[in-house]
Amino acid sequence: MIKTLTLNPALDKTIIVEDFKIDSLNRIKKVFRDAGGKGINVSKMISNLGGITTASGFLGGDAGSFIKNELEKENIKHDFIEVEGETRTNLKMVDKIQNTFTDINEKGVYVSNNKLNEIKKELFSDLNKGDILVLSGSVPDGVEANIYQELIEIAHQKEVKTILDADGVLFENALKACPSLIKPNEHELALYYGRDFNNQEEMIEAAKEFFRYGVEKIMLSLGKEGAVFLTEEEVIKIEALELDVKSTFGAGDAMVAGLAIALENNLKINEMITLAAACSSASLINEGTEMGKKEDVNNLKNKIRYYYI
Ligand SMILES: Nc1ncnc2c1ncn2[C@@H]1O[C@H](COP(=O)(O)OP(=O)(O)O)[C@@H](O)[C@H]1O
Ligand SMILES: O=P(O)(O)OC[C@H]1O[C@](O)(COP(=O)(O)O)[C@@H](O)[C@@H]1O
Repeated sequence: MIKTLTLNPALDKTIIVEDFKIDSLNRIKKVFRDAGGKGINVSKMISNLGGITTASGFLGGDAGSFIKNELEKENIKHDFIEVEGETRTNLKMVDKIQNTFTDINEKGVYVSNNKLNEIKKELFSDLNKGDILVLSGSVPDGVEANIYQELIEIAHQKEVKTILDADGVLFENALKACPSLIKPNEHELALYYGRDFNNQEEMIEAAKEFFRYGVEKIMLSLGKEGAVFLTEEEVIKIEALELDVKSTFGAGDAMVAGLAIALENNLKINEMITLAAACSSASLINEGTEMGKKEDVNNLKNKIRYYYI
């Protein structure tokens, strides 16, 4: 079973505009509303592929109810803990003329210490040896920056594998506990090292440093430049597909879902990277934060190209 933890879910409101101008009146052409937040998207993608998943985290208010309903519509098991206040709404803007994809994310609703303790207790209640726990996304106020580190340490004791997709101090701390797999993107790598990178080679060298923490697998996702998958033995470049991209929101989460399924089923590395890249690609051709459809994932798997570096 793959369990996802989204401590800071979001109702993703995607607006479609044409040639957005600041300091000016802009008209919205279309609006999409999706249940979002990194772990929730991972669960949505897994469910699209027929996998078994439970989504967990904190939800509150009308946005929280919206997310719950969406998950129920898709028959996704969930065990969210109710919090006071309103789950955030994250604004996603697609500009069809400028071909830009902009994220404007709210901070999220405060979580009390009691609620945090509740989730720490409940999270592992249905996780067994060989299961996968996906820890991803930002955390709201009230949650300590070592939360993922703490949960990964517990996961180790229970022989549950962990996937981490987070940035900043959350990422830095969690690394120390040694997650099984991480999926940094260029921004997360730059935040960690406190510098920008000039090229892919530099990023690969920087990513290799994470092996010293005992991490087994790294998927370095590079947006329209594709991705690089690393183990201590091999470095594989996965090319991006030329697609009619409708929305980039959630592409990273879809990729994490593919990695989680592969990890759970002990797929070979070539199958793992093909599935992960097909999941992200299939999500790009959907509007808003809709995850890839099974049929698209299966078709796109045949198109994924990779080579060893
Ligand atoms: N514009 C794009 N064109 C083609 N593939 C893309 C594009 N954006 C993302 N991808 C694919 O989706 C994967 C994940 O996207 P990325 O933007 O790196 O993740 P994140 O959303 O976590 O930053 C990439 O590694 C790539 O395979
Ligand atoms: O928790 P964060 O870092 O604010 O990110 C949350 C946002 O990221 C998303 O999960 C999309 O993430 P990716 O584009 O990285 O896959 C949205 O659904 C959500 O609004």
